[in-house]
Amino acid sequence: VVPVMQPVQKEQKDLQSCKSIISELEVHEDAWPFLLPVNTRQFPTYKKIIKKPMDLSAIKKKLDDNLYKTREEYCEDLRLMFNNCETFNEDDSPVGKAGHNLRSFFETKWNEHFPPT
Ligand SMILES: Cn1cc(C(=O)NCCCNC(=O)c2ccc(F)cc2)ccc1=O
Repeated sequence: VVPVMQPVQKEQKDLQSCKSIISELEVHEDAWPFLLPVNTRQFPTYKKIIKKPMDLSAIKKKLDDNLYKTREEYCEDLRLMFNNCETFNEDDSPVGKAGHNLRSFFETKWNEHFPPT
């Protein structure tokens, strides 16, 4: 009989997976545009165009501060980060290409840890 996981264990397993995934993203060669918040002095129009900035350091901090109630909230922030990138950057720009590559890597990892039923 397949044991039913208690909700507490399920949350803990999800948290471990989310931590593991972001650790792999942070060392990916295409992570460089996403490691820190976009520098709004270097890119003065960014705050006007992107209403909700998001980056890997912010997601990592939210994870460590236990601010994600579910793995879906965590996934939403990662997809927000990649969507912001597509909004602000040309697809064939260095940052745009890195964003597409890292998004593809993320979605593959997500499906490995949480196979769609
Ligand atoms: C997501 N996004 C990023 C940029 C962007 O230009 N981002 C920083 C590039 C320069 N920063 C680095 O190269 C770097 C940063 C940290 C690090 F640990 C190693 C290298 C521009 C538009 C945009 O939408």
